[in-house]
Amino acid sequence: MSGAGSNGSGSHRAQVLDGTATAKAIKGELAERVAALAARGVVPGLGTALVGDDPGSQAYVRGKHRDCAEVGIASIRVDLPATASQADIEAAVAQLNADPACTGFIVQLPLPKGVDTNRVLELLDPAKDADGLHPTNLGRLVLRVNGPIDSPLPCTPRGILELLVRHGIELAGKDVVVVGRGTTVGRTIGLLLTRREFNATVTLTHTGTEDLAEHTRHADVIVAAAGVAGIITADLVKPGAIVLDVGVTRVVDADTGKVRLAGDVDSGVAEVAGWLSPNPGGVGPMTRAMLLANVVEAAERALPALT
Ligand SMILES: Nc1nc(=O)c2c([nH]1)NC[C@@H]1CN(c3ccc(C(=O)N[C@@H](CCC(=O)O)C(=O)O)cc3)C=[N+]21
Repeated sequence: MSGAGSNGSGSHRAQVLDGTATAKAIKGELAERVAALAARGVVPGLGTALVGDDPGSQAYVRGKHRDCAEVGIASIRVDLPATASQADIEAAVAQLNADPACTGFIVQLPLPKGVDTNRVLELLDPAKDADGLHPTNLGRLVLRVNGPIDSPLPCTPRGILELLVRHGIELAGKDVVVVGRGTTVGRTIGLLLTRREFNATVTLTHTGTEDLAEHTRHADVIVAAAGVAGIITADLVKPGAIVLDVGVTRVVDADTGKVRLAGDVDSGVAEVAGWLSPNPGGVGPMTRAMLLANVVEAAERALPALT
C-alpha cells in the first residue's frame, strides 16, 4: 500500500474518497433497478416539498430532480411561498402521501422560522419517507440490530457508509469521532455505527464539548458534520486517519469577496489524513445518490410479491 503513510518529505496527500465517481456507479445500478420496476409497470416517483426561496435549497431541489431524470425516476414538485403556513405545509405533505405517482418524497429542510418541523415530519407516510427522518424510521434505525435494510436510512449517514464500503474501508472495532449532533447527520450516523453490523466505537462530540482536539486526535475516523467552516484543522487529526467532510457553510472569501461553499475540514488535513472525502465531490453526491436509492427501494418494497 502506498499513499496512506507519510513519506517524510512533507509531500504526503491523503487518498481521495471519491463521492462523484461512486455516486455515478450507484446511479448506474439504480437505473437498472428502475428498468426492472418499469418492466413490472411501476415507475418510481420522487416528490419534493420546498418552502420559500432560499437559493441554496432551490439549487439542492433542482439537483435532486436532475438526478431523478438520469435514472428514470419521475419528479413531482410542490413549491410553496415563504409565507406558507404550518397548515399549508401539512396540506402539501398530505397531498404527496395520497399521490400514487409519488413513491417517496422529502420535505426540504430547513423550513422557515416558526414552522414546527417535527410536526411536519410526523405526518409523512413512513413508507414514503425518502429521507428516513420520520420517527418510525428513526426508531427502526435504533432498533435494528442486524438484518437487511428494510426501512429507509437517512441519506447522508447511508451515503458515508456506502462511500467507505466501496473504497474497501471497514469500521468494525475502529474509534470514530463524530463532530456535530444534528438529526440528519451526526446523531444518526452515531447510532447507526454502534449497531452490531458496523461495530464501531463512537464518540459523539458537539459545540458543548470542552476539548474537541482531545477526542479527534485519537480517532481512526472523523465525521465532520458541525457546519463550522474549517473546524477540523491538521493538528486535530491523527496521521493516517480517515476524514469525512460533511459540513457545508456559505462563507465570503476574504480575497475575492465572493460567496463560496466551505466544508468543516481545513485544506491542511490532506497532508495528515490517510483518506479524505473532498468537499465538494465527496459526501454531497453520495447523499443525493442515497435519496434515489431510498425512492427505488420504497417502490420495490411496495411491489406485490412474485408468486
Ligand atoms: N429534507 C432534506 N434532505 C436533505 O438531504 C437535505 C436537506 N433537506 N436540506 C439541505 C441538506 C444539504 N444537502 C446536500 C445534498 C447534496 C449536496 C451536493 O451534492 N453538493 C455538491 C456540490 C454542490 C454545489 O457546488 O452547490 C458536492 O458536495 O459535490 C449538498 C448538500 C441535502 N440536504
